[in-house]
Amino acid sequence: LTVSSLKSASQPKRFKCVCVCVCVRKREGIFLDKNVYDWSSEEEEPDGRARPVQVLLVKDDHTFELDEAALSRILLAEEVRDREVVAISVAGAFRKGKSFLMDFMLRYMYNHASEDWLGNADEPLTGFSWRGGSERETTGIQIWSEVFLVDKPDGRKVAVLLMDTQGTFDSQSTLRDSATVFALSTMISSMQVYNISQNVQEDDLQHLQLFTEYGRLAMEETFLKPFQSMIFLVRDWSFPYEFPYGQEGGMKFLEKRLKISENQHEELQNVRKHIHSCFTNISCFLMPHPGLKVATNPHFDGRIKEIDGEFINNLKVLVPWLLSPRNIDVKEINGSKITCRGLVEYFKAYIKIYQGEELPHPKSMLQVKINTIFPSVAAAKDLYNKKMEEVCGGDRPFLAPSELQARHSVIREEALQVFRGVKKMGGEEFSRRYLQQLEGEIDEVFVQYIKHNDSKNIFHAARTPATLFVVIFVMYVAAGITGFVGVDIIASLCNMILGLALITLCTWAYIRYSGEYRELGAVIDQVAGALWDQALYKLYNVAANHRHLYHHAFPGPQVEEAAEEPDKKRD
Ligand SMILES: Nc1nc2c(ncn2[C@@H]2O[C@H](COP(=O)(O)OP(=O)(O)OP(=O)(O)O)[C@@H](O)[C@H]2O)c(=O)[nH]1
Ligand SMILES: [Mg+2]
Repeated sequence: LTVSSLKSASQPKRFKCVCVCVCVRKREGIFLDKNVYDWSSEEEEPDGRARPVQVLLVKDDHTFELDEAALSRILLAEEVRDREVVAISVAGAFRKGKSFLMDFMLRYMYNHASEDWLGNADEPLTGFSWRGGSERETTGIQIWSEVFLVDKPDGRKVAVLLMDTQGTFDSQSTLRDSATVFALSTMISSMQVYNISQNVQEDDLQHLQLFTEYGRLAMEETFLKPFQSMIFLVRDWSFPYEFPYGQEGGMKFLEKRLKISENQHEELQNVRKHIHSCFTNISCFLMPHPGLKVATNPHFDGRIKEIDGEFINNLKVLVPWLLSPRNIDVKEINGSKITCRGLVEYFKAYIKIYQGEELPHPKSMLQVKINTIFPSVAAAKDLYNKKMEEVCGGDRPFLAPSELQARHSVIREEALQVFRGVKKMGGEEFSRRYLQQLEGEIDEVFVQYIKHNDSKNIFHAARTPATLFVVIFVMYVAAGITGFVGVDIIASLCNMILGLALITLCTWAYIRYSGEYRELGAVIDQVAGALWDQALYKLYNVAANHRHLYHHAFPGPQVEEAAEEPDKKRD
């Protein structure tokens, strides 16, 4: 048996086993293991060949179903279940060569031992199903039934899982379908290859933001970045004179694309900040066009000899760069490494969230505002108003200001909780702006409630006439005394103030009665209020001084003072 005769993934497993034992195992890094999985039923897998297995189904009614049995069969096989897992996935728009690329990855995994892992130039490309044409091919999420065991340079043996996904934005899928598949594959994988065509456009970044946000909603909040490696793979790159093909050119290009600068529009900044906040590693690779035969010939079956040399040269760099034992990342969730067994559990938990009604529909950001932000703001304000009405509404009696303040604080927090409690797309930063706005609006409404409550205070209502009466009385007495003493000038000044206060009082009474000239009424209230406050303040000071003098003169009631001391300390 020669290595090349065993390269195809479609070869029976029996032969692969021989290959593994005889020639592959001795070589560095990757090797295949025939017992990596154990088919529980021969009927399900009659010839025992490795193949793509549909683990996530998107049904006709746009619901999702996880094939737990298939997933468990692959990931809970004895050899792999307790191994740390490396999950590599390819996602992106439909018909852009994702499955095609995956099959080269499979070749690498199967033939890593050979010098030329790309194999025979005449060999058709098999593995995950790929084809030409304009209609979508892959649906849901498929994983390769064979999990590869790889020795990392540090001696750890890890399990490598390859995942192919349904392309986004095909004509049969809703936005929710696309978002769910993309989000799930990003959450499950440790390395997500974002397959995009020709350039990194702003809409590619916006979609990435939308999908990762949709993923983040379903995950527990953590201080760590929720996802691991994101590799932007730009296919058909046609500007090598600006940025050369490969990883270095890609990194420089991506750096430029994801740069955040002060004078950028807020929307552009937000997308970039979001992407940086989601992934621990972001990299990029620029791939050349594979040639017209690949893109347009309906009979092309993946033979290397029909693919452009430039593409093949870069493929030889790309695939080892992604999959070499040194470069693969073990899946981590919340900072801890995940085994195949753990991955099954996470897969089950995540899919349950997407099957439920808990998550909002992933809409465009504008619709998000309309559908989730605005209703939750309205609900929060409604709750605040309703509860405050119960506390100090029109038919409620006057409430002590301190009590009002305390009740407001509690109800305000409850209202903000209503806003925070609704799951929203767009991220923390996006909704924080609306939260601040809501806080401001609630505080403004509270000022109105304070005024309303104050107006119910009988002393508050009588403050203006009382002040004016006091002024009139004081001036009357002062005018009388100064006139009697003979200081006529002061007497007439007092009389003038008295007259003025009298006119003001009449005007105020008229305004209150008729409801006209309310602005003037407000000025009179303000002046009278200020006078009242001043007088009260003075009165308080006098009283305080008097109290001091009183205690000074009669030191007897010190018991009272002593009793007050601990209170003061506590304050
Ligand atoms: N232009 C171009 N075409 C490619 C490239 N790689 C593969 N193709 C062709 O693109 C077509 C679609 O390939 P698939 O691998 O089935 O694409 P896919 O993204 O998996 O498509 P879906 O499963 O429908 O999402 C095939 O005809 C491939 O020959 C590439 O780098 N550039
Ligand atoms: Mg495909």
